[in-house]
Amino acid sequence: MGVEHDVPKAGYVGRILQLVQSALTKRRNRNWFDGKSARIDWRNEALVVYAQSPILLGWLQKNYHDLLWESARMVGGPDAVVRYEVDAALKPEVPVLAAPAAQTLPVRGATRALAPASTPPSRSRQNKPFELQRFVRGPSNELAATAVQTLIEFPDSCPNPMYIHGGVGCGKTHLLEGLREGLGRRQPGLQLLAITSEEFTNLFTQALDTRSLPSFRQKFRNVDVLLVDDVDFFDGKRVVQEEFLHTIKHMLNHGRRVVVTADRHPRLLSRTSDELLSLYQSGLVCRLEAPDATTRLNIVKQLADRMKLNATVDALEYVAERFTRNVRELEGAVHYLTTWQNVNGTRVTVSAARDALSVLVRDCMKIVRLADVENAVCNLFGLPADELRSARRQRTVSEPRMLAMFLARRLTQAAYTEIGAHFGGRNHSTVMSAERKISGLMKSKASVRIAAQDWPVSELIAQLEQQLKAV
Ligand SMILES: Nc1ncnc2c1ncn2[C@@H]1O[C@H](COP(=O)(O)OP(=O)(O)OP(=O)(O)O)[C@@H](O)[C@H]1O
Repeated sequence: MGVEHDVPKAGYVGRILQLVQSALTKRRNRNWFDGKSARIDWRNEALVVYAQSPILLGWLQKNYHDLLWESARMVGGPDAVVRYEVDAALKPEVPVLAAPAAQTLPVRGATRALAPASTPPSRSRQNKPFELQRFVRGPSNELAATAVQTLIEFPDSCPNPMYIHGGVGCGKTHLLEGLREGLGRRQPGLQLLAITSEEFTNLFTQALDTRSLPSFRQKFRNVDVLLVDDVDFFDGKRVVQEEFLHTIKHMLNHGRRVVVTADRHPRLLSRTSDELLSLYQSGLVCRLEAPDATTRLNIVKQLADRMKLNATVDALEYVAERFTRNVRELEGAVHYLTTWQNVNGTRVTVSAARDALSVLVRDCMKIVRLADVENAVCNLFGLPADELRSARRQRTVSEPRMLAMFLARRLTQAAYTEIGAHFGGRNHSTVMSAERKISGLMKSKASVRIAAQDWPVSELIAQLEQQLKAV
C-alpha cells in the first residue's frame, strides 16, 4: 500500500474511514465505525479507535488491527500508529424489550426492579453484531446461551459468579457482549462494567504505579455487574490474581454479579490460586464447544442471509462441512464467497464454492509440531520443557510426558522414533507404551492430577486438542 501525500490532516479521518469501509464492504460487517458502536479519530500522528467497552475494543483490535493500521499508514505516513480507547458515550441507545413481569436483580445487598415492558426493538438494534438474537444455539452452546439469557430475564435464579469457557472463536465474547447489551436494555440504570483481563491488569499496574489503588478499587467494586473477558490471562500473574480475587469476593459479598470468560475450565488454570479457582467454580461453569454440524449449518445460513449471499443449499452445506473448528472460520468462508459472488455476478454453486474456497481450506489445516505439543502440555502442568524431557519417573512428570507423546501421535506427522527422540531420547517402544497407557486411562475414565485437582484424562485430551488445532 502506498502513502497518499495529498490528503490534508483535517481530511485524514474521512479518508481512513473510506478505506476501512470499502474493505469491510467486501469482508465484514460495514456497520462498524459508523459512529454508533465504534468511531475513529486522528490525534498526534495516531489513528485512535474508540468503542463502547474494552471487550469490544479488544475484539476490534483482534479482527481489524491490520486493516486499520494499513489505512492509517497509507493516509498518515509510515510512522502512523493505531491506539485503542474506550468511549462510554458510544453506548448505543437500546430500547427496553418486553419483560414477562417485573424481575429483580440483586444490587448492593438490596434488590432493584427491572424496567417494565415498553417499546419494541427499534431498527437501530438490528445491526449490533453481538446481540443475543444473532447467537445461533445448538447442543454445543445451549447451556451457556441459556444461562446468559436467564441472567438477563430472571437474574434471581442464576448462580453467581458465572464462568463461560471455550476455544478460540466459539462465541465467548459474543455472549458476554450480548449479556451486556441485554442487561443494559432491561435495566438502563444498572452500572455495568465490561472489561478484558488484560485491561484490568493494565489499570491495576497503573494504579500501583500512581499509588491510586483506592480509586481503582472503588471503580471496580461499585458496579452492579462486572463482565471480564479472557480471565485465563491472569494465569501465572500472582499479584493481579490476588487483586481480582478480592474484587470478586467483594462483589459477591455485596450481592453483585460477576461473569467471566476463559479459554479453558478453571481446573486447567494451573497457575491460578486455589482460592480464585474455587471461587470460579462456586457458581456456574459452562462450556462452549466447537459447533456441531447442525449448528454450523444454521450459522452459515444466518450469515449468508445477512450478507446477501446467493448460494445453493449444497454450497452452504459444503461450507458447514469443511470449516469445523469455530465460527470465525465459517464467517471467513461466507465473506469469501460473498466477495466471489460480487466479482463474478453469479449464484454460488457447490462446485464454485469448492474452487473458490480451496485456498482457505488449505490454510485452515493447521500443522501441529512436536514443539507445540510440548508447549501446551508444559503450560498446562506448569512444567519446564527440560523436565518433561528428563529421565525423571515421578508421576507428576511421567504422566504429562505420556500425554505429550500420545498427543504427538494423534496430531503431528512425527514417527514413533522422532517423538521418542524429542522427549528425552527415548526409544519407539516407550512412545508406543505411552500411547497404550493413555488410551487405557481414557477407556477406564481415569483422572490425572493437575495443581492438586483431579481431571478426567479424556477431557484433558479434548481440551488440549482443541487448543492445539486452533489457528
Ligand atoms: N453461536 C453463534 N452464532 C452466531 N455467531 C457466532 C456464534 N458463535 C460465535 N459467533 C461469531 O463468531 C465470531 C467469533 O466469536 P467470538 O469473538 O465471540 O469468539 P471468542 O470465543 O470470544 O474467541 P476468542 O477466544 O478468540 O476471543 C464473532 O463474530 C461471533 O459473532
